[in-house]
Amino acid sequence: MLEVGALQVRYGEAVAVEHLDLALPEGGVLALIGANGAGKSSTLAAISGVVMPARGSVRFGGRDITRLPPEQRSRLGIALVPEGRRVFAALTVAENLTLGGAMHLDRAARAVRAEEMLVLFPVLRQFYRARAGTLSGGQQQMLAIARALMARPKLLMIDEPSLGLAPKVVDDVFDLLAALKASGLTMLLVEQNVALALDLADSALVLATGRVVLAGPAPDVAASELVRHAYLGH
Ligand SMILES: Nc1ncnc2c1ncn2[C@@H]1O[C@H](COP(=O)(O)OP(=O)(O)OP(=O)(O)O)[C@@H](O)[C@H]1O
Repeated sequence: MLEVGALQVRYGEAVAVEHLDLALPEGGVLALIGANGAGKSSTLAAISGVVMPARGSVRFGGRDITRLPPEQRSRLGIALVPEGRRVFAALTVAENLTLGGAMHLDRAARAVRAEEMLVLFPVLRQFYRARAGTLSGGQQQMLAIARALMARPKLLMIDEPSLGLAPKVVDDVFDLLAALKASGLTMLLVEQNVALALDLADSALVLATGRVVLAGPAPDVAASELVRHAYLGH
């Protein structure tokens, strides 16, 4: 479904990602792990189209999308839940969901999809008319994911879903991600909580200063010396 080849992302002279290859089959979950500044968010930005790569290619569903603007990628079925959630705090939960489907669905389809989201995320029904800014961090994370799902994406990319959340809430978010995986959704996950990320994912890439230093099936990556020492504290 997604194929990234020899990706380079630069910010002026600074190289954030160098020669990155990744492949993600339909229904697969890939975890991108690595320290702060390793290039994980820049990789997601190049796939969503927010940043144009300096080199390399991005293919989605067999089509070269390297130069497509973000809104066209979104129409093709790529959704990004950005780091820090970025829900519209002054708008209600209902309005946030409506905006998530605004580009892709007509009014009737949006209502159907919003109802599906409320079944998947019961906590959002409880706060449906509340302003998103009044929700807890975990509830806002759920809303950010639900908003992205409104568009019925084929690929969901999520940047640091556990950031700033209490452990119990992190478990709830990962239970939800596991349910999405079980439903067949293809996901690309950036996550500092490496144990949880590798537990959920089928495969993983470890990035260090913009380069892939390890790639493979998630259990192999979890068992590697590098990950056991640097990320899992063994
Ligand atoms: N807009 C930008 N302008 C200049 N440099 C940037 C920009 N965004 C990121 N960088 C730099 O690119 C490198 C990779 O950053 P990136 O955010 O992709 O890493 P990351 O692995 O996602 O880290 P984090 O977990 O801290 O977000 C870092 O050195 C960062 O300082």
